[in-house]
Amino acid sequence: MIPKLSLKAVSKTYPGAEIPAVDAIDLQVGAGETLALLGPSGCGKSTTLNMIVGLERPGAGRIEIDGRDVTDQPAGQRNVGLVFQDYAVFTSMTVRQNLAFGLAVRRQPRAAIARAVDEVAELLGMSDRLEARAADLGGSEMQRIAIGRTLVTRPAILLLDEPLSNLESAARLAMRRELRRLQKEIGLTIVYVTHDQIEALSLADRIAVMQAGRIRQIEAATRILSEPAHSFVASFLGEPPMTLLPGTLRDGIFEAGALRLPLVTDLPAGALTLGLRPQALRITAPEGAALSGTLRQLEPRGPEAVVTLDCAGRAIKVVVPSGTALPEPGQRAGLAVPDTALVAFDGDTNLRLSARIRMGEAA
Ligand SMILES: Nc1ncnc2c1ncn2[C@@H]1O[C@H](COP(=O)(O)OP(=O)(O)OP(=O)(O)O)[C@@H](O)[C@H]1O
Repeated sequence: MIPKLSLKAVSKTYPGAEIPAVDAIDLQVGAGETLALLGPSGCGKSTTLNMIVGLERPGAGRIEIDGRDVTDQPAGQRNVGLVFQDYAVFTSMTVRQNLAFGLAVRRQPRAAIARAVDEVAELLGMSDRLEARAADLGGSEMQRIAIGRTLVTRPAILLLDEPLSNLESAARLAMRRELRRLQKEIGLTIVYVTHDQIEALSLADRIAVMQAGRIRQIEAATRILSEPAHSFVASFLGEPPMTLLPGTLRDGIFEAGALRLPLVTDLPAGALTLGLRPQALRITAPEGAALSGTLRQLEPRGPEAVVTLDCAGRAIKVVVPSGTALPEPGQRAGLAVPDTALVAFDGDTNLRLSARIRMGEAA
């Protein structure tokens, strides 16, 4: 099947920049799918969106919509809608005038415009607000109009660039639900840019994690937390994320600075980054534990707490149910490390290694 949107080895280097903002990315989005581009500030998310909509031209590579090469097509001909976080709503106009704007500038017949506006207003639950002045609306209504203004043009693909980041948290939750409903009702194909993992996990079918202009992993939202393919993904996702220990494996001992861990594994000796999942570790008595340290910090988070242990100079985080009996800060604690808590990444490529790995006995 032809994907709705396809990026093939797309790169972009801004004039004067030494490194590409987007570096040979491959991406496919299916019809009706929501894909989140997730990554830290400056990783190339907005540049990618701007190339899809046609505001930036790729330096190399190819962009296809419904199997057609649009790489050199002007933005106006691509039928791609883009909504930014600053909702660009005309405050001097009414809701109706705002929604009609995109079709009016395209000189559509008035009756067709009125029909499209009514349809979208109904879809957004704003039919009774059409005559209100946009200036009198709250943030989430403004953002709904911004999305509505794009929807009236019936875009083949809707691009959303951090659309909820200007809203306060209750409005953000409501808009998230609203977007989910719109996806289902009109089967929109959406590319959603965010640096917020919760937003990506709750809205997207698949998540593409970007770092330094590269896509490190594309994975189903339901799997990416448990199956990171790259150490960056492991360090960026999860609350708290995995503890990553870059080090060396030699003769069954993993060394990260002063920290030494016995490992049973068929991995070859060499550079290795060991990941420890905070949710899978357990606090135990220090005596006889293969891994132990000093309790440094306890952060309550509702039903859970995050405990930080200093293990030979490395901070290791553990999630415990709140109310768990713990040593006092400054005292020693041991860690039980089940096999499920351990993930190995190649120390050079940062890619996940599939070899079996478990903790050995304390020396
Ligand atoms: N118009 C531009 N001219 C020159 N450099 C740019 C331009 N736009 C972005 N960049 C640079 O390209 C890189 C990627 O930026 P981009 O805005 O795509 O990242 P982002 O992931 O969307 O980040 P943010 O969330 O902060 O917007 C950054 O190093 C940025 O400084």
